[in-house]
Parts: sequence; C-alpha cells; structure tokens
Amino acid sequence: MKLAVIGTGYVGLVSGVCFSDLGNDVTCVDKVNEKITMLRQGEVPIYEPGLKELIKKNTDAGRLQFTTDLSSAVKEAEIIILAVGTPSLPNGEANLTYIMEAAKEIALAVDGKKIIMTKSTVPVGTNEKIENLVRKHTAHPVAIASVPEFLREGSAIRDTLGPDRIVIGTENEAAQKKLIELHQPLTENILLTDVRSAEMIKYASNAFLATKISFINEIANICEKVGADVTRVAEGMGYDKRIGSSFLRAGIGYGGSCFPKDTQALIQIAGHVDYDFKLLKSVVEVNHDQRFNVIRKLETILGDLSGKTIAIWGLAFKPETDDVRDAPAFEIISSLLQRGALVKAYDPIATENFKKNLLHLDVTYCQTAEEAALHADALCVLTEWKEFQETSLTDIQSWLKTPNLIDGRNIYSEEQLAKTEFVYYSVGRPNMNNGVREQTPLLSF
Ligand SMILES: NC(=O)c1ccc[n+]([C@@H]2O[C@H](COP(=O)([O-])OP(=O)(O)OC[C@H]3O[C@@H](n4cnc5c(N)ncnc54)[C@H](O)[C@@H]3O)[C@@H](O)[C@H]2O)c1
Ligand SMILES: O=c1ccn([C@@H]2O[C@H](COP(=O)(O)OP(=O)(O)O[C@H]3O[C@H](CO)[C@@H](O)[C@H](O)[C@H]3O)[C@@H](O)[C@H]2O)c(=O)[nH]1
Repeated sequence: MKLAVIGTGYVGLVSGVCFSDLGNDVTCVDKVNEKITMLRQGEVPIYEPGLKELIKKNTDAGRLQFTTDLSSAVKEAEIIILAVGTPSLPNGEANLTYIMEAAKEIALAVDGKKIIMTKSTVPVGTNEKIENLVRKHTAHPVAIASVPEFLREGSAIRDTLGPDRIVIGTENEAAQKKLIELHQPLTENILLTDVRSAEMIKYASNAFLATKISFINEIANICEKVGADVTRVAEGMGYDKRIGSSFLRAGIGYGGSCFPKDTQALIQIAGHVDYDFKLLKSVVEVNHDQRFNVIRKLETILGDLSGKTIAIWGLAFKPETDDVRDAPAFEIISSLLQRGALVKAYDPIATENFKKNLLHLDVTYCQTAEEAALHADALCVLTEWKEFQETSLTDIQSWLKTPNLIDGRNIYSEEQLAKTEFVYYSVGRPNMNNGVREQTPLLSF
C-alpha cells in the first residue's frame, strides 16, 4: 500500500519505518526542514535503539522516503497517517492547532479517494472535527479513522511490530476493510469500534497505567513507614492475574511526553461534560508530590542542603531514550538549586536535550558518571540506566565525599549494599546504613 505519514516525531517516524519494513511504500513528511535533511542523510533526530538501522534498510530498499512536500506525498498515498503533536495547553487541554493545520493541508492536497488515519492522541470528538474541516475544503471522498498508537519510547519498534492490540475506530466500512488489511501482518487482535470509543481507549489506557504507578507509589510511601518492602509487595500482587505485574515499579513518579499530558487532557475532557474525574486528579497530585521525596530524603540525611554538592545520575524520564519531556529531573534539580545546593548531573544520552530546557539554571553537566559523583555529598539516581546498575557500589563509595545514596528507582539490592558503608534510601524499601537494614520501631495501633 502507499502511505503518507504526517509528522516525524516518535510516532510518525517509527510507524512509517515499521510499515515500510512490512513492504508498504511510505513517505514520511515533516514541516521542519532540518529533520528531513537529517533523515535523508541517514541520521535520526531521536534516540531509539535499532531505528537507524531499520531506516537504512528500508530507504536502501526504496520503500521509504522523507520529504517536506506534504501535498505530493498526500496525492500519491491511499492512506494518510496523521502523527503530529498534541501538546498540553496551559490549562491541561490538548492543543489541537497542529492537527487541524495538518488536516487542512491534507484536505487542500487530496485529489481522489483517501483515508485519513489519526494516530495522534486526540480528545474524544476530534476526529469528527477533522472530518468536518476536511469536508469544507474538498469534495473528494475522504474517510476518517481513529487508530491510536500505544508504543513506548525505548521499545517503540518492538511495540509497533508486535502490538498487544490494534484499535480501529471508523464508521466507514471500506476504510475499515483497508485498515484491517494494513494492520493484519502485525496482530490478529484487532478491535473494531466507533471513532469516539477509539479516541477514549487511548486516554483510558494511559490514565489506567498512570493510576497503577501512583497507586504503587502510595503503597511504597506507606511501606517506608511500616517497614515493608514495596518490591516484594508488588511481586506478590502481580502474581494475581487480575492485577498483573507490569507498571507496579515504585519510583519518583511517571514523566514523559504522554502520561502527564494525557492524564491532564482526560481531566479536561471529563470537565467539559461536567464530570469531575476525582480519581485521576489524585493520581496526578500523587505523581507530582512523589518526586519531592528525593529532596525530603536528602534533607533527612544532610539537613540544610545549602552549599552541599549533589550528584544526579539520570535526566531522561526513562532509560533507552533521550527524551526529557516532563522528566521528574527538572523539578528535582530546580528544587535542589533553590535550596542552594550545587548540582552535578550526568546522563548517558539525554544531557543535550536537558540542557536546552534548563539553560538558565546553574548545573554542572558531566561527561561520565564518575565525574558527577566525585567528591559529592550525596548521589541521587533518577533514571534506571543499565550503566548505573552495572557500576560497582565500592567504586561509587570511593568517588563520593560521604557515602549517601538516594536510589529513586530501586536499582540496588540489599545484598549489594551489605558490603558497603552507604546511608541508602530507596523507594518503599527499608533504609540501609553501613550494610545493615535500619529497623522500624514496633507499630503502635
Ligand atoms: N511519543 C510517544 O511515545 C507517543 C506514543 C503514542 C502516542 N503519541 C501521540 O502521538 C502524537 C505525536 O507524538 P510525538 O511524540 O511523535 O510528537 P512530536 O511532537 O515529537 O512530533 C510531531 C512532529 O510533527 C511535525 N508536524 C507538525 N505539524 C506538521 C505539519 N502540518 N506537517 C508536517 N509535519 C508536522 C512536527 O514538526 C514534529 O516533528 C501525539 O499526539 C502523542 O500524544 C506519542
Ligand atoms: O512501573 C512503572 C512503569 C513506568 N513508570 C514511569 O512511567 C513513565 C512512562 O513510562 P512508559 O509507559 O514505559 O513510557 P512511555 O514511552 O511514556 O509510554 C507510555 O505513553 C505512550 C504515549 O501515549 C503510550 O503509547 C504507551 O503505551 C505508554 O506506556 C516513565 O517515567 C517511567 O519511569 C514507573 O514509574 N513505574
């Protein structure tokens, strides 16, 4: 099939490349010239394991092109995939400017029968708005479908080529048939539904996953007070098939380009129809507060943080990505600086992206993990990069001025700590001091 993909962010680029890998003829479009120039030269604007190689394979095979010329790409395609951004407005609502602009450009370019398949995450009712807008600008038969994307950054290719399910929301039977044909090589688990339900499935899925994370983070906070271990609690819960073991890793809260924005957007969607989504509001509040536990723990160990040197390992919102959108590291570092601490930070690949967003703040960015930790009063691990897990605790202890370690992602085990002198605070697990578990007093009730 001939496809045009509008937008070469994570979703557009990865879906375009994967669809071409399945034998389709794909043209990826972006309005940013530099991105297209990079892609044509074989460079990838995002860090995603395996993507560069897959782009090369498919461009070499002549199935994958990159252009800024939306009009020509649309004219040649049977299916147009809308994958532009839908960032948050200041009030939390999704900003639909890019979607609507792209839809209008597509409508002005169509010269025959087309399907517009929206992969961007859009509020319920948006695809109908897209349809109305398209109808205003063209008389050609254009079918609209909502086919939300569920890929995760860092494992985007695997998620796209082996999805748990594909959701196709359209009222147009011919378009439905064509989209089933397009997606069938990926999975047999294809849910056919109406447009509004498809749009809602995406928000409900992200909101539910965010809820699981905030839930386990609150359980972790209670575990710290009662002397239980949240990793064992999550393991015990996860064996129950009704609960499942995924998304029960306690930490410093979720970040990234999706959960923070989509939870806020769903609260707004509900608000527009006079529904107060109390549960999701609490999920967001719990998530925001969770990151500051790192500061509270540092203050418990060091007291006043003014003049103290704090090493930060990890700036990306999760490992295997250089994406720093809504990364908890921003607020943690800002808060440390406000308290007068000196911050030395290291991330294997996200430093440049982070710097661009925190230009005005006085952070020392380091080239290695060791350089960041050297002579610091404490080390905070904010992203669970493999590199950090593989660094010996003995080495870390020798680098630090004082062996204080806040593990925001629970990457070190009690066995590893047993042979060290760390004062070690993690999330929802007993503190360690000089290789020994700190005892929680008998509970009074
Ligand atoms: N990032 C993810 O992991 C992920 C996963 C699932 C769903 N989503 C959703 O998918 C959508 C895209 O997300 P993203 O992270 O890939 O976005 P992004 O903002 O990183 O990239 C969007 C791209 O679209 C381009 N663009 C905007 N308007 C255009 C136009 N008129 N013509 C051509 N190009 C245009 C921009 O230049 C940009 O390169 C969002 O709605 C997001 O919520 C994202
Ligand atoms: O048990 C867990 C799992 C995740 N996280 C955090 O949650 C955030 C999001 O992680 P993840 O879901 O792996 O990454 P994303 O790439 O943001 O993917 C989410 O957002 C995408 C955009 O909508 C969806 O397509 C995906 O299905 C959905 O998982 C990160 O900060 C993680 O550190 C936790 O704290 N604990």
